[in-house]
Amino acid sequence: MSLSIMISLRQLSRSFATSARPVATCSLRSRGLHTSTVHFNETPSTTIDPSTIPKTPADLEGKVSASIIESLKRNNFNTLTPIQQLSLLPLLKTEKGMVCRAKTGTGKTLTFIIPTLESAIARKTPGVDTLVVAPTRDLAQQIFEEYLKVISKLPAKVRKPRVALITGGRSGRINLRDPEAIVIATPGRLAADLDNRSAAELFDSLSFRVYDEADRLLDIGFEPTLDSIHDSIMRVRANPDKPLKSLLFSATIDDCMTNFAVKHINPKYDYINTVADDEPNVHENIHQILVECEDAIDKYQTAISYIADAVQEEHFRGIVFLPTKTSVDWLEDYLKQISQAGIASERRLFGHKGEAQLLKIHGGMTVSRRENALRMFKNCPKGLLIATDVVARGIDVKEVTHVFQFGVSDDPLDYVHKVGRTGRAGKTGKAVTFLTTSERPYTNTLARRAQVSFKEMIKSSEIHQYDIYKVQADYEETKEFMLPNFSFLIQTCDKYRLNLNKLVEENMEFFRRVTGEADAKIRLSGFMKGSLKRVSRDISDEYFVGGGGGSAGGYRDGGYSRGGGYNSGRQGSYGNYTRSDRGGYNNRGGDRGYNNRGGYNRGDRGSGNRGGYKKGYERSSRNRDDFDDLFG
Ligand SMILES: Nc1ncnc2c1ncn2[C@@H]1O[C@H](COP(=O)(O)OP(=O)(O)OP(=O)(O)O)[C@@H](O)[C@H]1O
Repeated sequence: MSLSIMISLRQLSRSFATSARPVATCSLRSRGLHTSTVHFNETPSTTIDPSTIPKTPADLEGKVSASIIESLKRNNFNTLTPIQQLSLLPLLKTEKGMVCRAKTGTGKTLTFIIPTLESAIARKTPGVDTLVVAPTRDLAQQIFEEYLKVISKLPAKVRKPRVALITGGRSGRINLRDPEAIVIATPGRLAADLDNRSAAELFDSLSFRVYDEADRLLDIGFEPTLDSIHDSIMRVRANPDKPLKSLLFSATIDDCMTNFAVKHINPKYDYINTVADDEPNVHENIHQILVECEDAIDKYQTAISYIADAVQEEHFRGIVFLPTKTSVDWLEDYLKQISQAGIASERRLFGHKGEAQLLKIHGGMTVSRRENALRMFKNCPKGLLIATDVVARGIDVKEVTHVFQFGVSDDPLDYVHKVGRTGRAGKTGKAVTFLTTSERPYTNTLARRAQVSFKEMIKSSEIHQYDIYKVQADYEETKEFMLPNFSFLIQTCDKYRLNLNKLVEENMEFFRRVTGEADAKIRLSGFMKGSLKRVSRDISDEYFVGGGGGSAGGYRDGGYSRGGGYNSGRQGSYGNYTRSDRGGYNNRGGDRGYNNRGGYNRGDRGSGNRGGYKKGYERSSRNRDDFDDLFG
């Protein structure tokens, strides 16, 4: 039987600085994996001597090469974070790999960079030594830069390992003649490259394989791709008996990850967990605020008013998370109009000298546009980034002061990662979530699944409101935001026991209010018609044409009042109708819709692997919107 060692890490993890004495006592506990434990299966021991835990890079002397210690110092990493203190020595010694869990913003990336770089520097033969797999292109790019940061500060006499970045949307390849020692990749692109036997052979003596945001990799349906990568690597392995060390990192762990670790490491894998079972998953440096709004009309007005005031504070860098690409596009345009109309300030809120940059990022943008947006967000003195889940995980931007969430997240653990974009590296930050009365049951799931408790609850009436609805949003663009938003809401209704009728009603009332079309109806087609079948006939008749409730022939959208194109004047009614039919309901450009990107197939794959059509489908729905481009 393996033993696990329970360590009280609360004090240690409370602050990023490590002056606190990390380990007071170690007591033996035989609990499951979801505890604050260091779980060493191969070297069972009942005590850890706190004096053996390294607290600064200098304490790693003799265990890590002097050149790496020098680089850490040059990078001003003067103390080690709790996860680094606890896991660096085990990671340097591990023979098969391990799982490491620590809260957001606590330095997990450097935790795997140090041992893998050590291995790459020590390597005598050509070939890839470490493979790091990340779920998004943006995160892969960030990890790449973090490696370069450490490598570039190695003393001149050291042979510097080279690093390759292999993701979709980029032309870079591993150098077949002289392979880079470290490869950072997203799964789809890597799997495609490994189909080429000579590329696969570069991995024949791989030492480390790192899965960053491991639970996310699985959550978005990458498991079959990861299995195929595994098979390609194992097929060419020069010494099949030599274990390949797999390191799994995340701030959150779910059962899928546990099963994956069993398969990809070993059934008795070691596990370092710095978050106790009963401890909130969110870092304590994050001040969580819940703003209680009446309905969607109130929510958007309150949230935009709150943001408008926050933007005008002296120090501001905020991220707004929204569930779909079209909602991101919509909010960006709407905020631009609000800024231009001078609704919340005489000066423009965005774009003018001294004011904030307004930026957006989502999976429908090209790699270079995404890189650009993130770079600008990192470098501007003040900025607001509107984003989908593509930057929910791992993305490290210094001094994000606010994270805003309009409504619920697809998964309660996503909430933890999103708020984790602030309150990083010892800094504090605010995470503000705006929920309508119908969305409120979501907080019960947050509390149960992630021990989330809001430090502050504010009623929307307590927030200074600007009359945002003086600005009318573009009808077509708002409609394109609404439909995928409904798809998203349908999924969340089941998960969080929300009332679909109320959600549809309040969102359609918002649609009417913000477009200024008091009796607008949306024409449903194909997929949406089926999805909204569960909506009551009354609601359906009130808001939809050709909807689930069986309304015959509506008159608004696609009907006479839009037929003349008086509002958008773009293509007349038939044009509107075909556009949404042909282009996929969640897209503006017509050819980026879910039908065209193979997202549905992925849903099939996901479902086959994740136990049941429903789960796979639900999860893949998000993929369709956001993660399609990773598979290229
Ligand atoms: N020992 C250290 N001293 C000072 N800063 C550090 C140290 N280790 C890491 N950092 C910095 O802390 C920040 C957060 O680190 P990192 O992005 O690795 O967090 P993380 O734990 O992976 O978070 P997430 O779960 O959100 O991915 C980065 O800016 C990183 O450079």
